[in-house]
Amino acid sequence: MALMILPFIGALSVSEGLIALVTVCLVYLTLKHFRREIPEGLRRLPGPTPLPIIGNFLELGSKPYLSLTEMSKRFGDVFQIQLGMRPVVILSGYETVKQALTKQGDDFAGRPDLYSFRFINDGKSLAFSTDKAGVWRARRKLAYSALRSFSSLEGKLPEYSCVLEEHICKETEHLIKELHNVMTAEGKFDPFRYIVVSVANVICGMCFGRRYDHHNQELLSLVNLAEDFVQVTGSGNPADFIPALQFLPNKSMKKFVNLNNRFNNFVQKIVSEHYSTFDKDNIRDITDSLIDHCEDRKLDENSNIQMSDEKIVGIVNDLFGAGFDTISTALSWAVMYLVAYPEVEERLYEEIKEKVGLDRTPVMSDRSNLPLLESFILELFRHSSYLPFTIPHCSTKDTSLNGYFIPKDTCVFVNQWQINHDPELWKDPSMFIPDRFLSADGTEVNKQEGEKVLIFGLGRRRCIGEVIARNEVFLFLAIIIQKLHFYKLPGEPVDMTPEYGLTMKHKRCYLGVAMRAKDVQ
Ligand code: HEM
Repeated sequence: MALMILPFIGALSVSEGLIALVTVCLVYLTLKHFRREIPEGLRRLPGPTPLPIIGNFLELGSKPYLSLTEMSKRFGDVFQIQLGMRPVVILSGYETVKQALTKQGDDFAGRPDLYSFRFINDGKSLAFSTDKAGVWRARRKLAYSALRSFSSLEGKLPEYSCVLEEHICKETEHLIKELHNVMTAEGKFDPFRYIVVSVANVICGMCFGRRYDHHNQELLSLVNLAEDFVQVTGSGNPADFIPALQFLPNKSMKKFVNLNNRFNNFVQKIVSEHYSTFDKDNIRDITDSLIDHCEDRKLDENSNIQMSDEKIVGIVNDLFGAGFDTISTALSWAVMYLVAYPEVEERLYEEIKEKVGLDRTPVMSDRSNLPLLESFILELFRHSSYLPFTIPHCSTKDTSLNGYFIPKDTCVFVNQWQINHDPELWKDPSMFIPDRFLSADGTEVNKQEGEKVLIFGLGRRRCIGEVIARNEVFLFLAIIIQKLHFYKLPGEPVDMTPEYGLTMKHKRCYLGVAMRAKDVQ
């Protein structure tokens, strides 16, 4: 972290540096002097002592979810760190997080005004903006109902139960062909490179009614930008907390602004095409349905919430963005775990062979019949915890938690990684054991255990794509495990170390894949 901050300081002249330093120290001391009184009966939040200017940044290190988990052992489930000028409350422990996000959900449902968030979807993001509660709720409701109705819509072909199933089955077919071609040509493949296009096509189908070829350069360059996006949006980005850094040359922020512009332009172009071909009697996809809402102003008959068309149609930007990176990262991790644990891969294949057979492709309704696969997915979410923190929250009023006072507008990080690795909740938390979620006779998933895995957040801000995501991860995996066998290549390291960000990726690598016997003609 020091290395990230020092180059910015080095860019100043000596006198500018001194003035900046004295100003920041004065502001720091003034803030310290006027820090809020604690209401009677409540306690001041514990936490590590901050340094002037940078606060506790150095202690976060390159893996904040680990350092904050360590700190929670010293300070408890609710403690405070100082990031630059800003106090940040860290929540750990399943019961504490549940209390804050569900039982006191309204108190913690806000988003902080972070510098980087202002560039996402032009500052109009549903997930990242500081929309007032009424506007955020109305947009969330609209997004949720559009997503639900377009995923459960009847498919064009009778063999599919819904449009989501149809998109996934078709995309896995394309994916399998692509993997076969690349293996024949190169003898290896990069899992993320291919999975991300397939997953992007599923959400593109629902949002925009179109799909892209695996070699479409426009889509490829866009989805590959996701890595730069998640690095800046990971909790603890220095430019969000040390205002001086916003005015100094900052390569990663420049890249971030640029990628958001490209992403917005990509979506805007498609939205404009939708406006010009819009037909009220033929609502083709989510974009059309949002345009229709604007036309009718039928957002919510009982409310007077006024919103620009941009804010309504802009929802599609959030759905597309959230819908491809999160799921492709899950599937890419899944393939890594299959390769790292070949005996689990074989058991999963045997389960599918026995319960579904090899003569038909798995479908969504097979989900309840494949408990080992369901447990594998839960363990993959738990063990990788690839969304180590939720998106940062913010207190919407003065409140308290576990007896500690938390003032209004305090930024809050929720450490999902800590909960998923808490030895109080999990036996051998660092081991990858899918069977931990199976009933004693192995025929059912233990639902109570499954609910302890935290990856979609909880309460008011809980992910609105959760149902779709769980179905999509299940069906993609069931189909590819039935048809493909993944393996490590000699001399190609399989490095499972996560790279920190909003969603944590594994290092890009090459693997081998072969068709299962029945599909080899
Ligand atoms: C495995 C896949 C996914 C995971 C792990 C995931 C996880 C999350 C998490 C942790 C949050 C933040 C919760 C919080 O701040 O407390 C979130 C929010 C959100 N997710 Fe997902 N998500 C996934 C898939 C999706 C999909 C497929 C969509 C939509 C197509 C989606 C749309 C959203 C939206 C719009 C929000 C913002 C909600 C709000 O701020 O009110 N997500 N998700």
